[in-house]
Amino acid sequence: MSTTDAFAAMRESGVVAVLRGAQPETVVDTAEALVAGGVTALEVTADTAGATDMIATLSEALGDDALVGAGTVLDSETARAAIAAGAEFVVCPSFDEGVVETCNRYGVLCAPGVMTPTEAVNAYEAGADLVKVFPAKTVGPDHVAALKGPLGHLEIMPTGGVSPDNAADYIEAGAVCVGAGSALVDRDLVEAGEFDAITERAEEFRDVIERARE
Ligand SMILES: O=C(O)C(=O)C[C@H](O)[C@H](O)COP(=O)(O)O
Repeated sequence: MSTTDAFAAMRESGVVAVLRGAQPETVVDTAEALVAGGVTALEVTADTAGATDMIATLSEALGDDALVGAGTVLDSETARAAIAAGAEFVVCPSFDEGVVETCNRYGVLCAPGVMTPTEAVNAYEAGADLVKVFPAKTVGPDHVAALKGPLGHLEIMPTGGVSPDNAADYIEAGAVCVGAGSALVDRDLVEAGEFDAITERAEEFRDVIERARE
């Protein structure tokens, strides 16, 4: 998949689900529950044991129904391993030039984590496709709107503390999509096997984002 198509798929989903601490036994049910609720872009964080295997499993299980990527990628070795397992995008909490370079080498979309205008511009100069403002909760939607003032060309995915209560504010501030972990992929629900509740959370996110885009 081209980076343009991956970007379009993230925008279309509106939410990129962050699967942190996923387990091989439940990861497919979790992902299918998200997809059923309209969230069709999801990342498995690389700090989870067996993350690359789960990326491969999800890519196979979901096929064209979803975009599967890797999150919490801190170095180019991890980026390469995730890409080899089938990751179609790479998300990072921080900005590392080597990660962006590796992603571009293999034609995979990269969203480094940034907070300041300087970091955002440096990430774009290095070849980032969009930037993840992280941790979004410490700066809020105003920060996204302020960055978009002089840097209107930036595509921004705020992540960290995003919930159905504030997702619309980020979209209205100019975010292309949001990243959501705990408010969407609630570990208690996963452990209890309550996948329908995850589908409902996904639908809730999708509804507020669609309305904010109207
Ligand atoms: O490291 C990454 O690549 C991340 O995506 C960082 C966090 O896992 C997200 O910020 C999720 O945060 P919550 O939505 O507040 O649970």
